[in-house]
Amino acid sequence: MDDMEEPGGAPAPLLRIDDLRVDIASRDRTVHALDGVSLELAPGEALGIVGESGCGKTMTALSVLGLLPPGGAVTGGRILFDGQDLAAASAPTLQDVRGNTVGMVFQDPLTSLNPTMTIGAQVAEPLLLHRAGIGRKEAWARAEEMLRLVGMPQPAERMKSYPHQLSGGMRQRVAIAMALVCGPKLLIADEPTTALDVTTQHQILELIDTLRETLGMAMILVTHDLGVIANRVDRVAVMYAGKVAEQSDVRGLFARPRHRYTEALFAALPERAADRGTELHTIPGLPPSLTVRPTGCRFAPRCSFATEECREREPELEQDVAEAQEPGSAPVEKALAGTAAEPVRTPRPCRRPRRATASPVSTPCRTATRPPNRS
Ligand SMILES: Nc1ncnc2c1ncn2[C@@H]1O[C@H](COP(=O)(O)OP(=O)(O)OP(=O)(O)O)[C@@H](O)[C@H]1O
Repeated sequence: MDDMEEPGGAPAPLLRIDDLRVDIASRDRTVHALDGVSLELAPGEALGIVGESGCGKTMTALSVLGLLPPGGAVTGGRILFDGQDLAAASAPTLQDVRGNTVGMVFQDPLTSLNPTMTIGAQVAEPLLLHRAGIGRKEAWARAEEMLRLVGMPQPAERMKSYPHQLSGGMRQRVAIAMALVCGPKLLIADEPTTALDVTTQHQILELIDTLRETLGMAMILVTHDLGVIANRVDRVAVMYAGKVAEQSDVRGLFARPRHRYTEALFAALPERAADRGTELHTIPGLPPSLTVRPTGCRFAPRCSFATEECREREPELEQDVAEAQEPGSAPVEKALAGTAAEPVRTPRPCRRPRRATASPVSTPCRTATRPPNRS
């Protein structure tokens, strides 16, 4: 069987990250920024990566792009994208992928745009770099067309502007145009709206949604805000302390989070507090330092439902999220409005696989359902 083929001959996903480990070493310490991250993305699919600051969302995105910070290195695992392992790829291969088959949009467009180049030259640049034989005139025309597609008013005039002459929202539109001008198979958007005001945030997210559908590309949307991914992605990976705590389709996640960390993130959503007229819940404490690898569930020290079992080993979560998707139900809207995914008050940790002898009162996270022991 071909290495890139799934068992049974099914086509491989567009992106498959297997047990990815990334360390960032400085003079006096090593941060285990990613400690066994596994994710999958089908062609055209949208995956949200959520979690608090410092949990490894950006490092996951940067690993795919081969753009780790100084001292950063992949120490294990694979990043299979479109048939090649980017974790082991050469610098020229990665350069050929970036901006070509993988587009990226970052938080602050000012850092991704060159202040000394016109907008037109910057949007045309990826074409000149990645499309052999394309002339300047054609690249310029396609750049202008791309600016029109991202909703830039008067694109022909704007081609001659410099980044400082545009508003933050317009600069982000330019960054999106640059990311998409080569027609990538995957767009990685890392907190693309964090630096923008609320109205512009909404417009940019809508724009990304529309373009994703029009162009049929896959997307990884990195955000710390569960509210941002609701209704925008197909699946969600919740990251905590360099690991994926829980992965689910978006409806299942909102209707029935399995990990206590996910529940805590929901409880901390401002929309929920506002709807219920209650105070905003916050998660006590801070994520752990990633210089040591703790045993057990990494969230256990901050989880009021944690048991001894949680402290000893990672919870194995139940897989039956599909049951949450009854026809006609609107779990995403309900969760945001605070009528689903309520924090459970009984001392139940995560949703784990149910064992024949398990007591419903003493389960921490929602762990996977195991077949009853018939012996
Ligand atoms: N340049 C760096 N040097 C050393 N450690 C870093 C560097 N950048 C990130 N880290 C560490 O890597 C870990 C993962 O960081 P990462 O930026 O991926 O988190 P994040 O979830 O994207 O957070 P944020 O939402 O704040 O961007 C953190 O412990 C962080 O301190």
